[in-house]
Amino acid sequence: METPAAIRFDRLGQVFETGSGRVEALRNVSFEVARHEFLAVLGPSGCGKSTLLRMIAGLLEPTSGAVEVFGRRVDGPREDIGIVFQKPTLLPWANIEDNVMFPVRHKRGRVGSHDRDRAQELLRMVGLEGFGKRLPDELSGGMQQRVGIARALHMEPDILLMDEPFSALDALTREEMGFDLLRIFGERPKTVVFITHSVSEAALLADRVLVMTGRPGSVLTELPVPVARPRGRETIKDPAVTELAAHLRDLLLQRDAA
Ligand SMILES: Nc1ncnc2c1ncn2[C@@H]1O[C@H](COP(=O)(O)OP(=O)(O)OP(=O)(O)O)[C@@H](O)[C@H]1O
Repeated sequence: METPAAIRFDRLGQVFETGSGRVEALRNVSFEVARHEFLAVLGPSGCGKSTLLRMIAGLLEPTSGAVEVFGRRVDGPREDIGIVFQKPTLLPWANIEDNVMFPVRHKRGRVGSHDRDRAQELLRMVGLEGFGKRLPDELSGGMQQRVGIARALHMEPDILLMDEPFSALDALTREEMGFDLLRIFGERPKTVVFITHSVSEAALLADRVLVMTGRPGSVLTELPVPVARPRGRETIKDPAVTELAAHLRDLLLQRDAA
């Protein structure tokens, strides 16, 4: 039997009824994400990218069509999916280690030594070894975002959804975080859906880039990133990456002009 895709959108649509009228956010969106594929999603502001993520996570029901995760229709929030938002919203009174373990504690009511060991291992992996007993306020924005990534990975999700995770960071930190992600997913492959407004970030990180039209959002095109892994710092200068980034920029600018 054929292995099901990690994520499948089938003629998905989303319409919001609001006090000021009807907003059609997404129309007829169909695409698949393979297991352990890194998909970047680009598109104009308001084209429904975050809405797509909420539907994968089961936080929002489609008004038409369906979303499937590993061959099963999504009909509610799922624990095998981790989410990283633009801001990590850490608990200010809990130390970093407890923040990382929070979802597990919330689910089971307690944490064990295995959970603590895994939290420490993940903190090492995201470059925060030795910071476990600090409070969030003592960490920079980039470090806090790393905690958010460790927290999302602590539940060992099969799928990680990342909604503009680096957009609140300065340009250099943002670039460093990109290289960190390449290393992290090199160590621990995951199925990732990564929303970004940065064409170069998409071209550096993803296996494939999905470009969406303006609202109502639908698939404009999808482009593979023709660069082998492992990737690293030098990849950012790879002509295949810079050419793809330029092409993506043109596509988005043409859409804006239209
Ligand atoms: N709960 C809601 N109720 C009403 N309208 C909504 C709701 N959620 C999203 N929308 C509308 O749906 C459209 C898509 O929103 P969404 O946040 O998914 O876009 P986006 O592509 O992620 O935007 P951005 O790039 O600016 O973050 C927008 O017009 C937004 O105002």
